[in-house]
Amino acid sequence: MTVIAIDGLSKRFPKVTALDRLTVDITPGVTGLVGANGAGKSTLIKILLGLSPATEGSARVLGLDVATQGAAIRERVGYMPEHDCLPPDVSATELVVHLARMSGLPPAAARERTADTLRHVGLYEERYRPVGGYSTGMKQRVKLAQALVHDPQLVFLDEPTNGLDPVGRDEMLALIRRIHTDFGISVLVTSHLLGELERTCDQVVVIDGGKLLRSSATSDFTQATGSLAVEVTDSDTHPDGTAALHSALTAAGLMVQPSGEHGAPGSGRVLLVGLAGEETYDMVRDAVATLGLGLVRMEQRRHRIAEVFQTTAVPTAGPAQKWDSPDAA
Ligand SMILES: Nc1ncnc2c1ncn2[C@@H]1O[C@H](COP(=O)(O)OP(=O)(O)OP(=O)(O)O)[C@@H](O)[C@H]1O
Repeated sequence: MTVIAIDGLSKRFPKVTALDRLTVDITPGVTGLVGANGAGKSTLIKILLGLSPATEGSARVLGLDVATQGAAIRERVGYMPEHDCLPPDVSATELVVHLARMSGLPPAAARERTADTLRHVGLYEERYRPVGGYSTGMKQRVKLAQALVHDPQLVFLDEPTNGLDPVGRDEMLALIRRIHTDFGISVLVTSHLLGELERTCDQVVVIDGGKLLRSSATSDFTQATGSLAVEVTDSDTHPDGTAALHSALTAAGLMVQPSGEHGAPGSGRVLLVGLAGEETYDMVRDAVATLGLGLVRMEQRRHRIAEVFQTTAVPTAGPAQKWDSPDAA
């Protein structure tokens, strides 16, 4: 089943090609559209809403043609724009009720839906305060509420985590996930931070310079590798338990390397052990027991999405840090 079908879509401005023959299908669930600044994400959303014509190619949203059925698409789709666009002197309630009315809801239903939606995004207490006094995180939530208030089948969220601190970002990502799990609404969410999408999205579409780099299920990006990540405690006999285990496993003929070069917090204490089969687990367990160490964890390691791009070195992706996020390591 396809929620959005994009076929050979291009958008050319006089000086720049924002989208270049993009072809991709998006399935129900939460989909991340990721790309660096200027990759073409906002342009794609505007075309999918029927607000901006494509130069060539076609796209269908919920089976509707973006070129000829824009109004019908906007009835069924919610849109959270990227930039701050809220009038400062109205309250969240006034604004969201107004937009609900503009979407066609009768007055009582608009008020009821507004209260429900503001509660869902965590703004119920502050709903009568003027938006101008809100924090960035609260403003993002108002924008999210107005995208949801008319009970859409699909929402487009353009950079919803922009300007948020790490805690605010995590809360927003959890809210986005719940839009799908609690209400069954499909979500297309854009971000230039690859790392945050692997926790939130079922599918990830990566674009660069308006071209498709990759589209796949998040689980395909984060495939299991052929190594076991092992972490142990120290003991009185072995004040550096990690080093002792490293020596013991190497002596037992296993391939072992510290994972410190990946830069994850605490990764200096994690050993990556080449997985030769089920017996590797037994050998690690026995070595840990013989040394008298505590086993903190032993798990098959998964690639993080950002690593896939660093190691496959897609030529057009530019510098690796472009895809990094503060929490992508
Ligand atoms: N109306 C316009 N006229 C001319 N060029 C435009 C217009 N809109 C977008 N562009 C250009 O098209 C390219 C893609 O822009 P777009 O806003 O879609 O990128 P983006 O991936 O959403 O980036 P950002 O996260 O910075 O918004 C950029 O080079 C931008 O300058």
